[in-house]
Amino acid sequence: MDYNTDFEMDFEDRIMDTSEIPSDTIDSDNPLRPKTLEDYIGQDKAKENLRIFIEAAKKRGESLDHVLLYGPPGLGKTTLSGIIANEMGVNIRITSGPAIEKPGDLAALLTNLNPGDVLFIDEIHRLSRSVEEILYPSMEDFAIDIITGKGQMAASYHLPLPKFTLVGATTRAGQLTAPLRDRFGVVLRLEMYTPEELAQIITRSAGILDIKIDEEGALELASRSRGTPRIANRLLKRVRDFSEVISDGVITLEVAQTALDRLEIDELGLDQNDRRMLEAMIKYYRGGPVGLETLAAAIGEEAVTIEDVYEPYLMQIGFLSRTPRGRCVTAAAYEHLGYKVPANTAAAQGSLFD
Ligand SMILES: Nc1ncnc2c1ncn2[C@@H]1O[C@H](COP(=O)(O)OP(=O)(O)OP(=O)(O)O)[C@@H](O)[C@H]1O
Ligand SMILES: [Mg+2]
Repeated sequence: MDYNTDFEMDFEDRIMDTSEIPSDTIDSDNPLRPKTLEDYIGQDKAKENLRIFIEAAKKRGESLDHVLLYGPPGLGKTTLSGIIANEMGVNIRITSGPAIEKPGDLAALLTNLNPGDVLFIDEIHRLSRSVEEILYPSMEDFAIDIITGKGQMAASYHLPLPKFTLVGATTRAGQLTAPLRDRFGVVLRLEMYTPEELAQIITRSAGILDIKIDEEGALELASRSRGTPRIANRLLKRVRDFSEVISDGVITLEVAQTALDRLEIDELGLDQNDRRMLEAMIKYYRGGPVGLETLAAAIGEEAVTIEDVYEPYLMQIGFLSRTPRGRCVTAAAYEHLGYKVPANTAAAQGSLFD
């Protein structure tokens, strides 16, 4: 199963959603995905390391070591896996943890690879145990042992595999089993992007999509995109609609501000969902600490969505902290939402140390 991204979206979709729309190709229909390291903006540390590993592997005529990419959704893990394959000059096969149901599914994928190919497994933390068990030897020894039949009819086959590169992506490296994590030679963490980097991404995307945007407009969109390219590209397309209707089609600072205000995305990129969560914590739990499951039930959201989608950015901007006893809203978040910080709360205590 392959993925396409945000190129098409419905109006019903949550605009700040970071999830992808599954489809059949990685990017034949997403012109916004950069194809080379050169065009991949930001993530300098990961990029420079990768550049060296790729060059070294190519010089030796070997396949690239297995790579694990981790970080919050929408930061460019899928994009980077495509770039790795492209830079190595090999093919990429794309699948995901939940899509590989049985060991046989993985065996079929592996035996169909050509030497050097990249196998990209998205959401690799969701592989089943039985599948993981045949993944270990294939990563390490490039061979798998398969047992067919039962009892006296049982037979075991030793299948050599081509030397391939596994690229695994996950939003939660902590959930990988240790033996799996240890088999990746290269582990790269993707960071949230700065507004300046996102502005570059937006300007690049605008060029590709033939959207007119000036520097200030791009920076305004960037600073409301939660450090996430997928959101930046999405906001760009939405705001284009406004620019064509309410002005002459150029996204300026003013157009960007008007459009984003109408979309109820505030100056920091928070939307109704973020505000609803923070307000629930403030109103019902005195700003915390509140446990993840309790919070999830209170706002009717999945705990994993809170952890993967809401929290990374709220923690990044210092609005939320995690303590052993639960999540706490910080004084900065109280102020941003227009609440007074009550005395004797976690937020008030935290603010002493700000
Ligand atoms: N460094 C970058 N430079 C330019 N554009 C980028 C960059 N990273 C991501 N993008 C854009 O953002 C979109 C989302 O990226 P991508 O699908 O690779 O995210 P992801 O990290 O795989 O997310 P997920 O974890 O949800 O799978 C892509 O369509 C691409 O256009
Ligand atoms: Mg992806």
